[in-house]
Amino acid sequence: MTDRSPSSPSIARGPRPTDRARSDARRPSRGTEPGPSSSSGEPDPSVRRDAGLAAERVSWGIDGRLILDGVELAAPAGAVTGLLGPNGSGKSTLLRAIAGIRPPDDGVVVFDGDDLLRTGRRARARTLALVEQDASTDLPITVHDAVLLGRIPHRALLAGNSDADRETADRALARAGAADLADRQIATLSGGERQRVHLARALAQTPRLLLLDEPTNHLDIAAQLHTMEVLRTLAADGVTVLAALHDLNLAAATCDHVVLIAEGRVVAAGPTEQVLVPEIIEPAYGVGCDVLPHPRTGRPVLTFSPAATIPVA
Ligand SMILES: Nc1ncnc2c1ncn2[C@@H]1O[C@H](COP(=O)(O)OP(=O)(O)OP(=O)(O)O)[C@@H](O)[C@H]1O
Repeated sequence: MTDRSPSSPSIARGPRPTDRARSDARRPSRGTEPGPSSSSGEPDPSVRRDAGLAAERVSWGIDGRLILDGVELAAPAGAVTGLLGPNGSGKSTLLRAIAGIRPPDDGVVVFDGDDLLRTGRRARARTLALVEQDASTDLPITVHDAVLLGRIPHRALLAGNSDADRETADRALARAGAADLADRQIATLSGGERQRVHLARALAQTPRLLLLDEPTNHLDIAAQLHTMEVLRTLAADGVTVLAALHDLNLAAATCDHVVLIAEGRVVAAGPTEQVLVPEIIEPAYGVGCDVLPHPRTGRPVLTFSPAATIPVA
């Protein structure tokens, strides 16, 4: 597996404003200078713009509130990168910004050397797929037809589905563990079943960049592990995978790298075992944290406790 990440985590420190006027966030418009710098302002020489994903100085605000504040993020090709952070830290907003669904007010998103935000919608849809959190599934169509929607960016305008499109959809359904749902009406599915179908739709899109927002939050443990294994297989095939995750132990077990954000800024990024350490996790989440090696794999296992002792009455 290709590893182009920093060998040690970059950690941003120091106070920062949380509610800054949107206009204050305005920085020079998308530049062409090479390579992003880290959130602490230090250049990150390991970040490559020609392979994988690099977000540079990405900012987005609304109602005078800065939600993303100059995010610098790298997700190497051929790896699974976990996007971590507490509730409301900006993970979904960042994924939508990268996908161009909610374009940032400022910053650049580069994928395999191309400026994604300046790429046309159709070409972008051939490049990347986004699996959104709790995406709506009220369409009166079958699961198979819903997954076939993932082929639209690859078809000629006004062309119907080809046999190859149907085969791609079948393979995507099987890979996502949803083949048995193919003939079901999508609106009748359970939360976990829908989540697998959304993954299948994204796989049918055959993206080179796969963005996922909490892809396991409705899944039982076996399905969670299956989904993460699918992501690892895709990465091994060269796909760049960036997944927002709440389960730090799932991230610890399966991600090559993690990026931790808080209040719209990257606070730490690097190899998973170097970021998922108590001195980084405790202040970010406001909890006590212990990290042990997994008895079989040696990967980190995290346990948590309330930050402050609750006084006994
Ligand atoms: N359209 C909007 N209008 C106002 N506030 C918004 C909007 N979109 C996002 N926000 C705010 O931006 C912040 C970041 O939201 P976001 O959904 O990106 O966080 P998140 O890290 O994905 O959270 P969670 O882990 O709870 O899913 C939140 O405080 C949210 O309320």
